[in-house]
Amino acid sequence: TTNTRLRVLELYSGIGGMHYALQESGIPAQVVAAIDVNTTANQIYRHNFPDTTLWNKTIEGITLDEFDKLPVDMIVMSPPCQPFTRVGLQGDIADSRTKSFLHILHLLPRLCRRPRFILLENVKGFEVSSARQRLVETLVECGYTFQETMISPTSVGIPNSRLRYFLTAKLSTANESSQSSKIPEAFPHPAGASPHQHSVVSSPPSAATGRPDEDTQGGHVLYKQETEREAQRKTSQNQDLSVRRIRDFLEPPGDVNMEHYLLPPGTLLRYSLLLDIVQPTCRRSVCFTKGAEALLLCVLQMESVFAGLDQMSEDDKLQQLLKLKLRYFSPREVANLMGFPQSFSFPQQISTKQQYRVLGNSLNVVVVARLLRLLVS
Ligand SMILES: C[S@@+](CC[C@H](N)C(=O)[O-])C[C@H]1O[C@@H](n2cnc3c(N)ncnc32)[C@H](O)[C@@H]1O
Repeated sequence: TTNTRLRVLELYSGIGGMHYALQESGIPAQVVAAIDVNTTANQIYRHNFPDTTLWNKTIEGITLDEFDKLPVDMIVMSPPCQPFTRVGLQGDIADSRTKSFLHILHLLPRLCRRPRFILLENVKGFEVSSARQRLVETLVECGYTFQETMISPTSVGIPNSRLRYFLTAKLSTANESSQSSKIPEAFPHPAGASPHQHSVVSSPPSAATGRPDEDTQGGHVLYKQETEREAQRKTSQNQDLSVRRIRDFLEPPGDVNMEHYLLPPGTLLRYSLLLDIVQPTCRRSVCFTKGAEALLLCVLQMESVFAGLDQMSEDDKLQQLLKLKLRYFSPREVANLMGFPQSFSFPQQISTKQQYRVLGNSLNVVVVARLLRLLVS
């Protein structure tokens, strides 16, 4: 019945990755409010969750009174990550984009009813920020126990690297804190387990005994500007049989016009040696951020195409590269790799570029669903 469902507040809701993760987790829950200032993301959210209350407002503009009127059992949030990304300027709490997060930390101890559960997602780098330090202090002050982890979707068998920081917190009756000094790259143990029991495993058992794929095995030619070490990492990722193949996440051929996603000649010529190319048989892809940097290759004679490329005229080079039929993942394929259900869609007016951008800002639904189950169990 309705009143036994967890009441959830979704902050920085974007396109609703957290909402989908709640659904995927199977936990009886209801998002009582979602909040975001981005109008594009909000259009997409409304399109997919027309019955959810969505506030198109800044979080720092929401008062204690307004939060108290909601009361919620759980807060899920992915604060803006630019202040913490390694490539960014690392403005941390001095960055104005952290203001809203500090506002939440200010309100939490003052709420008339504190949520029992909190889940926060952020980029790698957050764990060493002062924002994280403030968060932890606030949680301890408010009587929460918490666990922190770094997880990539590869650990749930999805061929996409997206190492992210997660913190799950639970309001405890006893006053024990569960702060661990090292952040494990693994799912936390279900409630009750001591943080000291964490074993630091980043991936499921090695598939070294599995038979490597002939077609991804080749690798004699270092046709790209990559180090031997990178090439080896890619090869070993492709041999990890606990991770599914890229082809399981592709749109069925004929469903969409893939010509739309082919790389234009200029891009091919300029970036051919820097592209991260994967094939349908691969078991890896790079992290999607603002654009979809990961590419897909549809033919297999890659080595022969790339051989001697640097000695060719621009024209010949282009002819060779065009043979590869290199294309970008479509937004739907990116969504598939991020664990979004088939029911997720974009409203007509959202451009392809906007679709990539909002997906790049979102999260892996399957990873968060699993964390939510562990938190609530
Ligand atoms: C990392 S994204 C979160 C994405 C979301 N989890 C999803 O699945 O799409 C951060 C979101 O926070 C929003 N945001 C940033 N600052 C905000 C603020 N001060 N108030 C409300 N929303 C904000 C951005 O518009 C962006 O959609």
